[in-house]
Amino acid sequence: MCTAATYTTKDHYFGRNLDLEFSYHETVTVTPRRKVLPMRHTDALKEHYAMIGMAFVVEDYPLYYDATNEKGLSMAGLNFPGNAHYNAPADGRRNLASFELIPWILGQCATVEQARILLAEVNLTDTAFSPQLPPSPLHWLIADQNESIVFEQTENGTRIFDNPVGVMTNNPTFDYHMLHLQDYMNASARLPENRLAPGVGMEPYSRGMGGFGIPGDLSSASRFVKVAFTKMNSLSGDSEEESVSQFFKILGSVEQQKGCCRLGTDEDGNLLCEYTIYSSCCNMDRGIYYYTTYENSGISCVDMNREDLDGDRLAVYELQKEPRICRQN
Ligand SMILES: C[C@H](CCC(=O)NCCS(=O)(=O)O)[C@H]1CC[C@H]2[C@@H]3[C@H](O)C[C@@H]4C[C@H](O)CC[C@]4(C)[C@H]3C[C@H](O)[C@]12C
Repeated sequence: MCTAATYTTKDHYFGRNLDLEFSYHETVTVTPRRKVLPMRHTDALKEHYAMIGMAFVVEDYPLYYDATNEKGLSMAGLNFPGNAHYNAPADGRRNLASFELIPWILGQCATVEQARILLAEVNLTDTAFSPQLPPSPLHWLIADQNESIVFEQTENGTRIFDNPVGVMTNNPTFDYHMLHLQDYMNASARLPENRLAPGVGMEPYSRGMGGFGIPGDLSSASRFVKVAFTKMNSLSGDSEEESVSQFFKILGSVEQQKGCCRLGTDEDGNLLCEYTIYSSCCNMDRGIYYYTTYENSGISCVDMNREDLDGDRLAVYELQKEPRICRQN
């Protein structure tokens, strides 16, 4: 499972939890403007917006999981198994392999409005990056500083949804999540009032009872509700430190601890558990990508503007996974 979110204080933030039972060799990767991005079915992007994000770099190609470009436009791919449907290349459409969608959109669009226009012509193909890396079934949260949308391609074709809550999880489709959210619209961050039995002396016996009913399990539909509640009620100072810290708290409300989502065993009998491999928070206005890993909850960051953004080579930063504990005596 995965969860992605946006958050606004003085600046704008975009990030995600990446939940999986194993890790590829992902790295924080900056793609500068002149790094040629070949496309399987359409023209290569030779000059494009620079971008920063988490990617598995294979054969010098950035396979982005999530990224933000120099204008602030941001995207995250989230698992959508059983629903994502990729086609053969089709005449008259913009045929893109699913792994090309993030660099293709972020390379060319400054805003969601511009992305909507390009997305309208897209046909995601079932093209594999390589035999070892077949297409992943995904849907995408796309956001700029002003709005969020979700892009899905199912058997019924492509759909672009307005996303007024600015959060996203996994299955099922986005319209289900928004309908399901309505079940919880009575939940509140305030203390509840007794509307059940007027005149009967009932007082809340615990703080937090206004949110009674908000689910706490790790299913995709439940995480959508939980992270929407947390994000929409979130308050923080607007300094960079307070904003980034609050963003990680929002993602923390739906993080996955090892052992709580068990998937069976591998062929050697080892227990497989899904857990939050990393959490990210990118300042969309300043191109600074902050992250934590499961092992190291201290925040690390890479600033895209410290790289040569006019260059033609990827800048790749290994994740800082060593736990850091501040000893005080
Ligand atoms: C699995 C990741 C999404 C996290 C998630 O939603 N997990 C939930 C799993 S489940 O629903 O509970 O089964 C997705 C997000 C981005 C994906 C990666 C990116 O799309 C980049 C490449 C694309 C290649 O085609 C496959 C490998 C890959 C490196 C992908 C592997 C994997 O599918 C990733 C890492």
